[in-house]
Amino acid sequence: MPAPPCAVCHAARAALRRPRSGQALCGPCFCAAFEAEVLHTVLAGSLLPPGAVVAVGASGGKDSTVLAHVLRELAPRLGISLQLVAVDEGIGGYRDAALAAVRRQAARWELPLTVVAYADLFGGWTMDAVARSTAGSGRSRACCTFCGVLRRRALEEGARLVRATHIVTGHNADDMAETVLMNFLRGDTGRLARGGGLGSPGEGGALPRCRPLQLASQKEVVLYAHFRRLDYFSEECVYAPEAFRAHARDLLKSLEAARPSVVLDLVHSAEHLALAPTAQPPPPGACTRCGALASRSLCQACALLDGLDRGRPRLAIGKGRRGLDEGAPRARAQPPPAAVLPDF
Ligand SMILES: Nc1ncnc2c1ncn2[C@@H]1O[C@H](COP(=O)(O)OP(=O)(O)OP(=O)(O)O)[C@@H](O)[C@H]1O
Repeated sequence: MPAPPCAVCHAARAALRRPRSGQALCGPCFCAAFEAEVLHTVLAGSLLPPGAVVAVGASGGKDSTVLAHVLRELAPRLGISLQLVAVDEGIGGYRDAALAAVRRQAARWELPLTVVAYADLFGGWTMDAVARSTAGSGRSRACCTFCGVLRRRALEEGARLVRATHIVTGHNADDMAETVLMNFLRGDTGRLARGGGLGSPGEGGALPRCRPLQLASQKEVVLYAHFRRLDYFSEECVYAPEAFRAHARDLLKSLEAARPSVVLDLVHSAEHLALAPTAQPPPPGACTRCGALASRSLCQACALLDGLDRGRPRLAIGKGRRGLDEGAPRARAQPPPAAVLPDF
């Protein structure tokens, strides 16, 4: 049976059905609709004001590739300028190839690119070194948590280097729903409280961050990349299979089969979640070491690096940070407190 005509232009044959609405569209009309929806997200949420210098977290993967491409299309209408900022986490056999994709994008789209490396920013620590230092202890499963904390800091540093006023990342609706699900499963009320909305306004001197693709489904991101013929890097990080996120992703897929709206429902439920006062995280202050936003005496990145330097990475994040906040270094022989490192 021939494909139906495109529901928008009625001229071309439809090339896809939109996963959520079932609308049959041709490739160009789908791409135009996708871009219009991202524009609406940005304008409705006042995410990127005219004049903003926007640092795009560019990983070379599909999401940030699509984000950079869409924002480049929308930049004249939004009155913003773009800078690509890529973080080299020091993951052998993975990040080099991804960075090559980012370099090709920057050249093709004539966008300035800045690369910042963990090794330069964090006293020589690379993700491979972190993984080695935590291997054999069961803590290597937490690589994604370690990496997420350091990457957030690195992206902030890179954005400041290029004098950006805003940071954007390519998280899509599926990424956000997985995060909400993981936070629920871990009972992490602090993160649930922070997880809603399309971004953070930039408290405590941090640059405002947002996720313009947060309402776009992963399937549509892939379709957009396909119809715009975008060149991106599609391999999974070598440490990702160990992460808890992989379980959340599987669970979400089964839930989606039973209830197709579950991804957006989860994203919206996090936006509207009201926490009891006792469940709310402590008010943010400044890290005593680097001055960044922190809810304890050390920010997450400094706590993590401190733990790694002392050979006690387990103390670094989350429920096991009590010792660090007391300030006094512990003897290595002391047994670590029973703490669980959540991963992103
Ligand atoms: N190495 C990096 N350098 C710069 N930004 C990054 C890097 N890694 C991730 N990001 C930013 O964080 C977002 C989420 O990354 P993550 O790896 O969690 O998800 P993803 O769905 O695989 O994203 P992508 O497809 O863009 O790689 C990315 O879209 C990108 O904007």
